Amino acid sequence: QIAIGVKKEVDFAAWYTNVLLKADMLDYYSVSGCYILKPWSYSIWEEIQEWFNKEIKKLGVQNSYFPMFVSQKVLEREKDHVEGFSPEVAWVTRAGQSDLEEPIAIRPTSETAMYPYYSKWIQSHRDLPLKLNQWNSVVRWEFKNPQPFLRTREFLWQEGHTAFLTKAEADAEVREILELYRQVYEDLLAVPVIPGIKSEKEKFAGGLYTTTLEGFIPTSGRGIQAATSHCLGQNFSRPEMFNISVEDPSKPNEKLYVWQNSWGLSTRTIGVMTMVHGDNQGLVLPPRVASIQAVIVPCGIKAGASDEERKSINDKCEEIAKTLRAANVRAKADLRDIYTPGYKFNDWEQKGVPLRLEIGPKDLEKKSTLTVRRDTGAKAPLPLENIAEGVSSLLETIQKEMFTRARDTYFERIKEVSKWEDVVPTLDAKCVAVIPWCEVEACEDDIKERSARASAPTDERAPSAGAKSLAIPFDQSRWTPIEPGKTKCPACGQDAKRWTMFGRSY
Ligand SMILES: O=C1CCCN[C@@H]1CCCn1cnc2ccccc2c1=O
Repeated sequence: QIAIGVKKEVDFAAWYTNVLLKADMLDYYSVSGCYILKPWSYSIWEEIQEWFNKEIKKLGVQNSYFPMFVSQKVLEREKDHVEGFSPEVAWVTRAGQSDLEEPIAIRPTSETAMYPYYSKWIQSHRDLPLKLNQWNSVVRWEFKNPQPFLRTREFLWQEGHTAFLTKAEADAEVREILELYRQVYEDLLAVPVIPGIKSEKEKFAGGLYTTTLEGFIPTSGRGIQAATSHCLGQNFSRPEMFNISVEDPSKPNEKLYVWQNSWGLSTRTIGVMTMVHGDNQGLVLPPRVASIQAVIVPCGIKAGASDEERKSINDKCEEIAKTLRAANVRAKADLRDIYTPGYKFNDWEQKGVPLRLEIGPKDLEKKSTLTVRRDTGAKAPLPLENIAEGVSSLLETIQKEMFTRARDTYFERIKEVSKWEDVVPTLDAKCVAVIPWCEVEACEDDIKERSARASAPTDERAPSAGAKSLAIPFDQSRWTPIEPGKTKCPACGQDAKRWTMFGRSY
């Protein structure tokens, strides 16, 4: 039976929420646009936190905590940086029965909460580099259709905010962090991403440049911004902004405004993983982040079986679980006697547990178990001898093959396009068009407008239909080399600079 009640390729939005509910990852909440993260999804965020936290501490980043409240005058310090975002800012205007003198913003991001204190704390070049990170939640009161994990009014993330003496140090860290984000996606979540730089139109307006990891959701054919690492340049440290300066060690009596970065990764990670790997049986978890990697299910116990036979099989299941746990495999024996094996199979498949081990009377005799992979459904007997080794290597194989399949799909959907008339058909075929692009901002506006008009109206819940630039991949070697002065931008005919991914996106 279709466990999820609707097929992924038939109604993607309904499939997605059903998968999350049937896997018990979240529950709806009484405030719209907000969701409860239940242990089954929160444990994935914890795995990501644990790994990323260890890595940034190796880079000398320290965790800290700033208040969630930002005063209006500080938040709106620089009009242009906030103006695009101000409709999303949530404000506290009352406490109890009395109105507040001044409305207080709830942080949508923490630059304006933190940087007045960076200015206070950074007085000498010896105070640099300053590298602080926060694990917190932020609020952005979006009005577009909320989607669990992908677009919610409050979400969990980490936000790193660093300050350096030189641009070179800032440039280097931007890429170091982006590389860690790539590992979170590709090594932990088995989700392929393409690192690149954002166009001038798509970058964080308050920054100097934005580097990004571009993910891809094959079912909808849309790109998704998976993580960002911005170089802010001196935009936030200059005198009119937060005035964060030191005496230039190489030019005494001259002020040097610090070079800053800010970088963020959120619980959007969980939504992307669910969409990329999930199938019509429900969630499919990459072993690396699964809180239960292997579930052992007693089978073949006939209704009339003797108590000792039932007990011997249950004991064997528990013993196997213990052996696996001793070898750092997160294993659980499902000995609930109120459910049939078939019910348990479906239950754990919906929760995306990567591996099932079936143990019946015959298995006991043969001292073997039947393994069933969640990602491919493949079944294979495994001797109980050295079971921990066999299970561990099978889990590694699952992790690798989940990534390889997702990466092959992603790359199949990236189409090299050199003629304008092929752009919209490529998007309508749920693909990303990578074009030799001129990088002129007006051309980007034009592409968005022309591609929105030309495309078939997609279902009303889907975000905008126009094509936007997703990223300029750092690795240009996958496509035909652009010949300066010869290769032309298919949209405007001007000289092409770099291959750029265009597509519809979340
Ligand atoms: O991406 C990141 C990574 C983490 C730190 N912040 C940067 C930039 C955030 C850009 N942004 C995004 N939404 C906003 C919403 C309201 C007000 C301000 C903003 C805002 O500045």
